[in-house]
Amino acid sequence: MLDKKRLRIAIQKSGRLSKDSQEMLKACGLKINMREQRLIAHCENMPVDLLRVRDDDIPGLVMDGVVDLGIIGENVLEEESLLRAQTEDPAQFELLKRLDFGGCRLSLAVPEDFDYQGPESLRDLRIATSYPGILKAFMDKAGVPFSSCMLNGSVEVAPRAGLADAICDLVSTGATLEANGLKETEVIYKSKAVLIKAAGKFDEEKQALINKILTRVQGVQQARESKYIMLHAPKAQLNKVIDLMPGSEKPTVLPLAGTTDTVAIHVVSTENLFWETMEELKELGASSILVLPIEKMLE
Ligand SMILES: Nc1ncnc2c1ncn2[C@@H]1O[C@H](COP(=O)(O)OP(=O)(O)OP(=O)(O)O)[C@@H](O)[C@H]1O
Ligand SMILES: O=P(O)(O)OC[C@H]1O[C@H](OP(=O)(O)OP(=O)(O)O)[C@H](O)[C@@H]1O
Ligand SMILES: [Mg+2]
Repeated sequence: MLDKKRLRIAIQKSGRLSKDSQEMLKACGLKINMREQRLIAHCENMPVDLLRVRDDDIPGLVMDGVVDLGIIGENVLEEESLLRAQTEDPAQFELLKRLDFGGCRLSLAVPEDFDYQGPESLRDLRIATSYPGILKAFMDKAGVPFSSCMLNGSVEVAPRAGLADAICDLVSTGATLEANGLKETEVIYKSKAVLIKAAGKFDEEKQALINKILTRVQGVQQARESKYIMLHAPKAQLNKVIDLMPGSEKPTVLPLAGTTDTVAIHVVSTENLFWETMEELKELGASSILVLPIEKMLE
Protein backbone atom coordinates (compact mmCIF):
# COMPACT_ATOMS: atom_id res chain seq x y z
CA MET A 1 0.00 0.00 0.00
CA LEU A 2 1.13 3.53 -0.73
CA ASP A 3 1.11 5.69 2.40
CA LYS A 4 0.16 9.30 1.54
CA LYS A 5 2.31 10.68 4.34
CA ARG A 6 5.42 9.20 2.78
CA LEU A 7 7.04 10.75 -0.28
CA ARG A 8 6.07 8.76 -3.38
CA ILE A 9 8.53 8.60 -6.27
CA ALA A 10 7.71 6.88 -9.57
CA ILE A 11 10.56 5.33 -11.55
CA GLN A 12 10.71 2.97 -14.55
CA LYS A 13 10.47 -0.64 -13.45
CA SER A 14 12.62 -2.14 -16.14
CA GLY A 15 14.19 -0.48 -19.14
CA ARG A 16 16.70 2.12 -20.19
CA LEU A 17 16.11 4.44 -17.21
CA SER A 18 15.69 1.92 -14.36
CA LYS A 19 19.28 1.30 -13.37
CA ASP A 20 20.37 4.95 -13.55
CA SER A 21 17.24 6.11 -11.68
CA GLN A 22 17.83 3.61 -8.87
CA GLU A 23 21.52 4.46 -8.70
CA MET A 24 20.78 8.18 -8.54
CA LEU A 25 18.42 7.66 -5.58
CA LYS A 26 20.92 5.36 -3.86
CA ALA A 27 23.67 7.95 -4.35
CA CYS A 28 21.33 10.43 -2.62
CA GLY A 29 21.44 8.20 0.46
CA LEU A 30 18.13 6.36 0.04
CA LYS A 31 18.36 2.76 1.26
CA ILE A 32 15.89 1.00 -0.97
CA ASN A 33 14.51 -2.42 -0.14
CA MET A 34 14.02 -3.59 -3.72
CA ARG A 35 12.45 -6.89 -4.72
CA GLU A 36 12.56 -7.46 -8.45
CA GLN A 37 8.88 -8.35 -8.93
CA ARG A 38 7.39 -5.81 -6.51
CA LEU A 39 5.55 -2.72 -7.73
CA ILE A 40 6.30 -0.80 -4.54
CA ALA A 41 9.70 -0.57 -2.85
CA HIS A 42 10.03 0.98 0.60
CA CYS A 43 12.95 3.10 1.65
CA GLU A 44 14.39 1.98 5.00
CA ASN A 45 16.01 5.18 6.22
CA MET A 46 13.65 7.90 4.93
CA PRO A 47 9.86 8.21 4.61
CA VAL A 48 9.99 7.46 0.88
CA ASP A 49 8.22 4.82 -1.24
CA LEU A 50 9.17 3.99 -4.81
CA LEU A 51 6.50 3.08 -7.32
CA ARG A 52 8.03 0.98 -10.12
CA VAL A 53 5.97 1.26 -13.31
CA ARG A 54 6.17 1.45 -17.11
CA ASP A 55 7.74 4.72 -18.13
CA ASP A 56 4.65 5.77 -20.15
CA ASP A 57 2.62 5.92 -16.93
CA ILE A 58 5.00 8.19 -15.01
CA PRO A 59 4.00 11.65 -16.41
CA GLY A 60 0.30 10.94 -15.81
CA LEU A 61 0.91 9.69 -12.28
CA VAL A 62 2.75 12.94 -11.47
CA MET A 63 0.27 15.20 -13.31
CA ASP A 64 -2.67 13.57 -11.51
CA GLY A 65 -0.87 13.91 -8.16
CA VAL A 66 -0.92 10.15 -7.54
CA VAL A 67 2.82 10.32 -6.87
CA ASP A 68 4.87 13.31 -5.67
CA LEU A 69 8.02 12.92 -7.79
CA GLY A 70 8.92 11.05 -10.97
CA ILE A 71 12.01 10.32 -13.03
CA ILE A 72 11.14 10.23 -16.71
CA GLY A 73 12.51 10.87 -20.21
CA GLU A 74 11.60 14.32 -21.55
CA ASN A 75 10.33 12.65 -24.73
CA VAL A 76 7.62 10.74 -22.84
CA LEU A 77 6.82 13.78 -20.70
CA GLU A 78 6.42 16.02 -23.75
CA GLU A 79 4.25 13.45 -25.52
CA GLU A 80 1.92 13.13 -22.52
CA SER A 81 1.75 16.93 -22.16
CA LEU A 82 0.74 17.31 -25.83
CA LEU A 83 -1.83 14.53 -25.49
CA ARG A 84 -3.36 16.11 -22.39
CA ALA A 85 -3.42 19.54 -24.03
CA GLN A 86 -5.79 18.05 -26.64
CA THR A 87 -8.10 16.42 -24.10
CA GLU A 88 -7.83 19.33 -21.64
CA ASP A 89 -6.86 16.97 -18.84
CA PRO A 90 -4.65 18.46 -16.10
CA ALA A 91 -1.07 18.47 -17.33
CA GLN A 92 0.73 20.44 -14.66
CA PHE A 93 4.03 19.48 -13.09
CA GLU A 94 7.21 21.18 -11.98
CA LEU A 95 10.57 20.42 -13.55
CA LEU A 96 13.03 20.06 -10.67
CA LYS A 97 16.19 18.97 -12.46
CA ARG A 98 17.49 17.80 -15.81
CA LEU A 99 19.51 14.64 -15.11
CA ASP A 100 22.74 13.37 -16.64
CA PHE A 101 21.43 10.11 -18.08
CA GLY A 102 18.86 8.79 -20.60
CA GLY A 103 20.24 11.00 -23.35
CA CYS A 104 18.69 10.25 -26.75
CA ARG A 105 16.96 12.01 -29.63
CA LEU A 106 13.67 11.53 -31.43
CA SER A 107 14.43 11.52 -35.13
CA LEU A 108 12.87 11.04 -38.52
CA ALA A 109 14.45 8.21 -40.49
CA VAL A 110 13.85 6.86 -43.98
CA PRO A 111 15.07 3.83 -45.97
CA GLU A 112 18.68 4.29 -47.11
CA ASP A 113 17.71 4.72 -50.79
CA PHE A 114 15.06 7.39 -50.05
CA ASP A 115 15.93 10.77 -51.58
CA TYR A 116 15.27 13.00 -48.55
CA GLN A 117 15.31 16.75 -49.18
CA GLY A 118 13.64 17.95 -45.98
CA PRO A 119 10.27 17.40 -44.26
CA GLU A 120 8.56 18.30 -47.56
CA SER A 121 9.80 14.96 -48.97
CA LEU A 122 7.38 13.25 -46.55
CA ARG A 123 4.27 15.06 -47.87
CA ASP A 124 1.24 12.73 -47.76
CA LEU A 125 3.41 9.74 -46.79
CA ARG A 126 2.88 7.48 -43.78
CA ILE A 127 5.22 7.74 -40.77
CA ALA A 128 5.33 5.05 -38.07
CA THR A 129 5.95 6.27 -34.52
CA SER A 130 5.27 5.82 -30.81
CA TYR A 131 5.28 9.64 -30.46
CA PRO A 132 2.36 10.91 -32.59
CA GLY A 133 2.03 14.15 -30.61
CA ILE A 134 5.65 15.32 -30.97
CA LEU A 135 5.70 14.19 -34.62
CA LYS A 136 2.50 16.08 -35.44
CA ALA A 137 3.75 19.24 -33.73
CA PHE A 138 6.93 19.10 -35.85
CA MET A 139 5.18 18.36 -39.15
CA ASP A 140 2.49 21.00 -38.52
CA LYS A 141 5.21 23.57 -37.90
CA ALA A 142 6.89 22.52 -41.15
CA GLY A 143 3.47 22.78 -42.85
CA VAL A 144 3.64 19.24 -44.25
CA PRO A 145 0.54 16.99 -44.20
CA PHE A 146 1.21 13.30 -43.51
CA SER A 147 -0.48 10.27 -42.01
CA SER A 148 0.80 8.41 -39.00
CA CYS A 149 0.89 4.80 -37.97
CA MET A 150 0.97 4.34 -34.21
CA LEU A 151 3.24 1.52 -33.05
CA ASN A 152 4.31 0.96 -29.45
CA GLY A 153 7.36 -1.11 -30.36
CA SER A 154 9.42 -2.38 -33.30
CA VAL A 155 8.88 0.94 -35.07
CA GLU A 156 12.08 0.52 -37.07
CA VAL A 157 10.79 -2.55 -38.91
CA ALA A 158 7.69 -0.69 -40.23
CA PRO A 159 9.15 0.46 -43.58
CA ARG A 160 10.47 -3.00 -44.47
CA ALA A 161 7.17 -4.56 -43.42
CA GLY A 162 5.35 -2.18 -45.73
CA LEU A 163 3.49 -0.49 -42.86
CA ALA A 164 4.99 2.95 -43.40
CA ASP A 165 7.30 4.99 -45.67
CA ALA A 166 9.34 6.53 -42.85
CA ILE A 167 9.67 6.35 -39.07
CA CYS A 168 10.01 8.72 -36.16
CA ASP A 169 11.79 6.92 -33.31
CA LEU A 170 14.37 7.26 -30.56
CA VAL A 171 18.02 7.14 -31.56
CA SER A 172 21.13 6.98 -29.44
CA THR A 173 24.05 5.32 -31.22
CA GLY A 174 22.17 4.84 -34.48
CA ALA A 175 22.88 1.09 -34.46
CA THR A 176 19.18 0.12 -34.54
CA LEU A 177 18.54 2.32 -37.57
CA GLU A 178 21.57 0.94 -39.36
CA ALA A 179 20.59 -2.64 -38.63
CA ASN A 180 17.23 -1.96 -40.26
CA GLY A 181 18.53 -0.25 -43.40
CA LEU A 182 17.37 3.22 -42.34
CA LYS A 183 19.11 6.62 -42.27
CA GLU A 184 18.46 9.42 -39.78
CA THR A 185 17.38 12.57 -41.59
CA GLU A 186 16.05 15.00 -38.99
CA VAL A 187 16.34 15.34 -35.22
CA ILE A 188 12.97 16.60 -34.00
CA TYR A 189 13.41 16.38 -30.20
CA LYS A 190 16.43 16.03 -27.90
CA SER A 191 15.79 14.28 -24.62
CA LYS A 192 17.33 13.47 -21.25
CA ALA A 193 15.87 12.03 -18.08
CA VAL A 194 14.35 14.62 -15.75
CA LEU A 195 13.18 14.74 -12.14
CA ILE A 196 9.66 16.17 -11.94
CA LYS A 197 7.32 17.09 -9.09
CA ALA A 198 3.54 17.19 -8.88
CA ALA A 199 2.02 20.67 -8.97
CA GLY A 200 0.44 22.23 -5.90
CA LYS A 201 1.41 22.77 -2.32
CA PHE A 202 2.94 20.08 -0.14
CA ASP A 203 2.84 19.94 3.63
CA GLU A 204 5.92 21.33 5.31
CA GLU A 205 7.55 17.99 6.13
CA LYS A 206 7.16 16.60 2.62
CA GLN A 207 8.41 19.82 1.05
CA ALA A 208 11.48 19.75 3.33
CA LEU A 209 12.18 16.17 2.25
CA ILE A 210 11.80 17.10 -1.44
CA ASN A 211 14.23 20.00 -0.93
CA LYS A 212 16.69 17.69 0.78
CA ILE A 213 16.53 15.10 -2.03
CA LEU A 214 16.84 17.80 -4.72
CA THR A 215 19.93 19.28 -3.02
CA ARG A 216 21.45 15.78 -2.90
CA VAL A 217 20.61 15.10 -6.57
CA GLN A 218 22.36 18.36 -7.47
CA GLY A 219 25.34 17.33 -5.32
CA VAL A 220 25.54 13.88 -6.92
CA GLN A 221 25.45 15.31 -10.44
CA GLN A 222 27.94 18.06 -9.68
CA ALA A 223 30.31 15.50 -8.15
CA ARG A 224 29.96 13.25 -11.21
CA GLU A 225 30.89 16.17 -13.47
CA SER A 226 33.85 17.23 -11.31
CA LYS A 227 37.37 15.92 -10.72
CA TYR A 228 39.94 16.41 -8.00
CA ILE A 229 43.28 17.15 -9.64
CA MET A 230 46.65 16.90 -7.86
CA LEU A 231 50.10 17.47 -9.28
CA HIS A 232 53.61 18.63 -8.50
CA ALA A 233 54.91 21.68 -10.36
CA PRO A 234 58.08 23.81 -10.42
CA LYS A 235 57.48 27.05 -8.50
CA ALA A 236 58.90 29.04 -11.42
CA GLN A 237 56.08 27.78 -13.70
CA LEU A 238 53.28 28.12 -11.12
CA ASN A 239 51.19 30.73 -12.96
CA LYS A 240 51.45 28.98 -16.31
CA VAL A 241 50.47 25.65 -14.71
CA ILE A 242 47.49 27.20 -12.93
CA ASP A 243 46.35 28.86 -16.19
CA LEU A 244 46.20 25.42 -17.81
CA MET A 245 44.05 23.86 -15.08
CA PRO A 246 40.38 23.61 -16.07
CA GLY A 247 37.49 24.70 -13.87
CA SER A 248 36.70 27.71 -11.79
CA GLU A 249 37.98 26.89 -8.31
CA LYS A 250 41.09 28.59 -6.96
CA PRO A 251 43.82 25.96 -6.48
CA THR A 252 45.48 25.12 -3.18
CA VAL A 253 49.28 25.43 -3.35
CA LEU A 254 51.17 23.36 -0.77
CA PRO A 255 54.87 23.10 0.05
CA LEU A 256 56.61 19.77 -0.58
CA ALA A 257 58.92 18.26 2.03
CA GLY A 258 62.64 18.47 1.25
CA THR A 259 62.44 20.97 -1.62
CA THR A 260 61.87 24.69 -2.08
CA ASP A 261 61.55 24.87 -5.87
CA THR A 262 58.63 22.44 -6.33
CA VAL A 263 55.11 22.73 -4.91
CA ALA A 264 51.99 20.54 -4.87
CA ILE A 265 48.82 21.93 -6.47
CA HIS A 266 45.31 20.63 -5.66
CA VAL A 267 42.17 21.81 -7.41
CA VAL A 268 38.52 20.76 -7.71
CA SER A 269 37.72 21.08 -11.37
CA THR A 270 34.27 21.27 -12.91
CA GLU A 271 35.59 19.55 -16.00
CA ASN A 272 37.70 16.52 -16.78
CA LEU A 273 41.40 17.00 -17.46
CA PHE A 274 42.10 15.92 -21.01
CA TRP A 275 45.21 14.00 -22.05
CA GLU A 276 46.33 16.98 -24.19
CA THR A 277 46.29 19.32 -21.17
CA MET A 278 48.10 16.73 -19.06
CA GLU A 279 50.82 16.56 -21.73
CA GLU A 280 51.12 20.37 -21.79
CA LEU A 281 51.39 20.38 -17.98
CA LYS A 282 54.14 17.81 -18.21
CA GLU A 283 56.03 19.96 -20.72
CA LEU A 284 55.94 22.79 -18.15
CA GLY A 285 57.69 20.46 -15.70
CA ALA A 286 54.65 19.15 -13.81
CA SER A 287 54.81 15.58 -12.50
CA SER A 288 52.78 13.07 -10.45
CA ILE A 289 49.57 14.29 -12.14
CA LEU A 290 46.53 12.58 -10.59
CA VAL A 291 42.90 13.00 -11.69
CA LEU A 292 40.50 11.57 -9.12
CA PRO A 293 36.73 11.09 -9.18
CA ILE A 294 34.69 12.86 -6.49
CA GLU A 295 32.00 10.88 -4.69
CA LYS A 296 29.96 13.58 -2.98
CA MET A 297 29.88 17.37 -3.01
CA LEU A 298 28.01 20.03 -1.04
CA GLU A 299 28.69 23.72 -1.59
N1 LIG B 1 19.00 4.11 -26.89
C1 LIG B 1 18.75 4.88 -25.84
N2 LIG B 1 19.76 5.44 -25.16
C2 LIG B 1 19.51 6.22 -24.09
N3 LIG B 1 18.27 6.49 -23.62
C3 LIG B 1 17.25 5.95 -24.26
C4 LIG B 1 17.45 5.11 -25.38
N4 LIG B 1 16.28 4.68 -25.80
C5 LIG B 1 15.39 5.24 -24.96
N5 LIG B 1 15.97 6.02 -24.04
C6 LIG B 1 15.29 6.78 -22.96
O1 LIG B 1 14.83 5.83 -22.00
C7 LIG B 1 13.40 5.86 -21.95
C8 LIG B 1 12.91 4.45 -21.71
O2 LIG B 1 13.28 3.62 -22.79
P1 LIG B 1 12.84 2.10 -22.87
O3 LIG B 1 13.28 1.60 -24.19
O4 LIG B 1 13.27 1.38 -21.65
O5 LIG B 1 11.26 2.32 -22.85
P2 LIG B 1 10.04 1.33 -22.97
O6 LIG B 1 10.41 0.17 -23.83
O7 LIG B 1 8.92 2.21 -23.38
O8 LIG B 1 9.85 0.82 -21.47
P3 LIG B 1 8.53 0.51 -20.60
O9 LIG B 1 8.42 -0.95 -20.58
O10 LIG B 1 8.83 1.08 -19.24
O11 LIG B 1 7.36 1.20 -21.26
C9 LIG B 1 12.98 6.47 -23.27
O12 LIG B 1 11.69 7.07 -23.23
C10 LIG B 1 14.06 7.50 -23.49
O13 LIG B 1 13.83 8.67 -22.71
O1 LIG C 1 20.37 4.21 -31.59
P1 LIG C 1 20.44 3.01 -30.69
O2 LIG C 1 21.61 3.08 -29.75
O3 LIG C 1 20.42 1.73 -31.46
O4 LIG C 1 19.18 3.05 -29.71
C1 LIG C 1 17.88 3.20 -30.21
C2 LIG C 1 16.97 2.13 -29.73
O5 LIG C 1 16.95 2.12 -28.30
C3 LIG C 1 15.59 2.13 -27.86
O6 LIG C 1 15.07 0.85 -27.78
P2 LIG C 1 15.51 -0.21 -26.65
O7 LIG C 1 16.81 -0.83 -27.00
O8 LIG C 1 15.45 0.44 -25.30
O9 LIG C 1 14.39 -1.30 -26.80
P3 LIG C 1 12.80 -1.20 -26.79
O10 LIG C 1 12.36 0.09 -27.37
O11 LIG C 1 12.41 -2.38 -27.64
O12 LIG C 1 12.39 -1.36 -25.34
C4 LIG C 1 14.86 2.88 -28.97
O13 LIG C 1 13.47 2.59 -28.98
C5 LIG C 1 15.56 2.44 -30.22
O14 LIG C 1 14.97 1.31 -30.79
MG1 LIG D 1 7.30 2.76 -22.48
